[in-house]
Amino acid sequence: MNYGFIGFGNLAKAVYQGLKKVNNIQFAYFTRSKKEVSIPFFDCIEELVSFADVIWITVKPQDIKGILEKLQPLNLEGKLIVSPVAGKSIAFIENYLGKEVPIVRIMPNLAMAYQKSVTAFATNQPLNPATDAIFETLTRLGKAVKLNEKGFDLFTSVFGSGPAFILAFIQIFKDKMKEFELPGNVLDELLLELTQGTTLYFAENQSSYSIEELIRNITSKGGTTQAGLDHFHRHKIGKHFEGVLDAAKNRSEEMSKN
Ligand SMILES: NC(=O)C1=CN([C@@H]2O[C@H](COP(=O)(O)OP(=O)(O)OC[C@H]3O[C@@H](n4cnc5c(N)ncnc54)[C@H](OP(=O)(O)O)[C@@H]3O)[C@@H](O)[C@H]2O)C=CC1
Ligand SMILES: O=C(O)[C@@H]1CCC=N1
Repeated sequence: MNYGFIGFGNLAKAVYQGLKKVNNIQFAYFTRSKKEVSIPFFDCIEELVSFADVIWITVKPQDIKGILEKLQPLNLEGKLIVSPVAGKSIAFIENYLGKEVPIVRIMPNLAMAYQKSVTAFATNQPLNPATDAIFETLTRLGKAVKLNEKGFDLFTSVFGSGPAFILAFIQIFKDKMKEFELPGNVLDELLLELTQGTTLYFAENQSSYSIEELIRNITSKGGTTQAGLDHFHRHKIGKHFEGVLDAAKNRSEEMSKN
């Protein structure tokens, strides 16, 4: 199976890193400038298309239209398109390429590189074994869920952009720790242990306890955690944070209109 990337930035690199050890997949890419990676580079889209069984459109949303216009006159028989492009529907892609091309729309995150993405999947050909094979491949890269396209905007905000929002929270902890005057990399290591420890605590207990109960286990009556959580609730920080997720979701909706 040949996977050809159109665009080889953050997302394509994560897919490649997550799948490079799989025996029966060969990779190549097409971009405007050659990248530091040891897979074949094509400087012409026709050659990439002729190489690929699966064409990954891994460019930014503002660049997808130009790519689809280039793909439109090419012979796409026997090819399958995968698009992780935020805010661009299957119908948008079909509009350029025609309905008979199998299209898989996904919304992953960069943890694909470590087989830890949470990825949404939708397709125009659910009965085609080739689209099923892509779903199977996505399950190698973390958790994959079949989702109606209507859900993609919210999913993008929580699981696509989510890692950036969680990191932004960790950055607040890091900034707060500055007064210890520890080197940045030491701080990062400590925060990594904190987040890994928290994730493990969640993972080990989530089948038996709710998140509220897990928080309660850390909270002593009249203690430090309670003081922090009281501030959290009094100032509606959860509600404000929800605004971050809503802003990302709204932006995804807006992008679908262009
Ligand atoms: N980054 C993320 O966490 C996630 C991204 N996505 C989606 O994945 C897509 C890619 O994002 P990301 O990888 O971060 O973006 P990047 O900017 O890192 O990569 C985009 C790539 O597209 C190439 N490119 C741009 N225009 C063209 C063109 N006309 N012809 C050929 N190649 C082109 C660029 O290379 P060059 O300039 O050399 O051509 C570059 O390699 C986006 O649509 C995004 O919505 C989805 C989920 C998560
Ligand atoms: O920021 C973006 O639009 C993309 C989609 C999800 C993560 N990155």
